[in-house]
Amino acid sequence: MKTTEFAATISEELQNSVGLISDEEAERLVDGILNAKKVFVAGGGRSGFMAKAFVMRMMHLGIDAYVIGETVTPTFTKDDLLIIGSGSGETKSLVSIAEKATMVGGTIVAATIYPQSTIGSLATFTVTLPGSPKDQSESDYKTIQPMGSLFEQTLLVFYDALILRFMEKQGLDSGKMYGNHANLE
Ligand SMILES: O=C([C@H](O)CO)[C@H](O)[C@H](O)COP(=O)(O)O
Repeated sequence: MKTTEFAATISEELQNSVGLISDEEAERLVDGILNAKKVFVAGGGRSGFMAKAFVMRMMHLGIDAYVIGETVTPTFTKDDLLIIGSGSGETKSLVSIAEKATMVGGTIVAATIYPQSTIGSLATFTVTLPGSPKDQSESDYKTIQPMGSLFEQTLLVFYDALILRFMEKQGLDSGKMYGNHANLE
């Protein structure tokens, strides 16, 4: 198959998975972001790259948002929201973070393929994102892509869609957001 045909198939897979996300779950998360004092996003490996992209856009929106694990990330409190993106819902470091956040008492949201996973069970609520986990032997979900690639793409598109919904609700546009873009780069 040509590279462009692979790209077209990836795009079809992504369209199918995005079409299965619940609007109610997504809207609950948008409201959670609106009501939180600070927003923290966590993810391992490639899911963590998507977290960074999402937090950057939230910063452009003027939201007090942080990536878990960075040197400038402050204290998580009961008034804050933690979003954990994890396909498997079982990544050990993220389970520990979810357990600690549960003890603190803030709101925890798991964006995961498996709401019944350990991280999903610790969360205040979950958003289910269809896909195959990195260990594909544990799933029947069909994808031509290796490991959790489809989940990670779905996660990024979902995060970008949350940004658009937030912009719509707050009457923000790209021009206003660009004023917050880094100028020392
Ligand atoms: O980096 C990853 C890997 O390449 C899978 O495609 C994962 O994003 C990382 O291992 C985190 O896994 P999950 O918590 O299951 O998303």
